[in-house]
Amino acid sequence: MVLNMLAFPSTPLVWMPADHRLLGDHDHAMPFLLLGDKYARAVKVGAQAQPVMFPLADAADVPALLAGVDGVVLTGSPSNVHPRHFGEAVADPALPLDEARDEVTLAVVRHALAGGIPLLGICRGFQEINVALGGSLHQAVHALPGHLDHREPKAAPLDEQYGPRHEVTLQPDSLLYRLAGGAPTVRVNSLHGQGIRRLAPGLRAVAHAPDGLIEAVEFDHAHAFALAVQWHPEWRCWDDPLSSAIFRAFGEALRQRRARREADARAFAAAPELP
Ligand SMILES: N[C@@H](CCC(=O)NCCCC(=O)O)C(=O)O
Repeated sequence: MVLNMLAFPSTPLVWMPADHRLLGDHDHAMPFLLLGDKYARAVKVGAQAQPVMFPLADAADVPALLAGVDGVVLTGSPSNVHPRHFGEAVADPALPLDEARDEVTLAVVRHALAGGIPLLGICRGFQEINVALGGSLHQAVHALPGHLDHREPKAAPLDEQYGPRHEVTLQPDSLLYRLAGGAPTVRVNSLHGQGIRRLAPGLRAVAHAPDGLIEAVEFDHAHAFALAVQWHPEWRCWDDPLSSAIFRAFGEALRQRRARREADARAFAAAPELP
């Protein structure tokens, strides 16, 4: 009984990946494992769940670690997915990469979707889901003829960087459309240089920017909540109706999985021991 209580704390657990970054001055930079406050806060407040991290996990650890959580949020990050994962060389060596994160998150996507574990992808996380399932990315959307510059004004205050930047058109038969209360379009923020080029098999584009760029995807054969967006609903999610609805729906999916995990553990504990 004590073990059960420990294994099932009252709030669902959400795995959030670590970013690998060097921090400190030039002579004393040290490796750190990081999670952005705004992502953790959105999970805590918007989904009523507890963020957890598994620092230094590798791809082989993923199935066992997923068995102990109720969902996954793949966060945004300044770093890019290494283009070797979609058969390309790095176009701009000045941009940051995080191959240690790629190793874990690409495995997490495949196992989470196969196992019906609720999955929410945001910005880099959205791109990771597409790459993990066999899609590819534009490495510089702003360099494509006829496309918007989707990058944030880096010198502006944060409120402006995360302010609404362009419209997206929603696919009427999608979860996202329902979460938006049936609105055909919504305005979203935009803080990315890369974007989906070839959509992975099994994913469905459910939102598009005015330049045609895919802005949200759902999984065709989802056994649970599976949504990813190129924008940032985590930014003060409690102030925006669609962002709140996304995290609330994710939270409901987490509680359903948690109830199932708990029932399975009780059934296992009640089963007679084999002679
Ligand atoms: N580097 C990729 C992904 C963009 C992204 O996730 N941005 C987030 C910035 C920081 C944050 O808010 O967490 C790209 O440029 O497309």
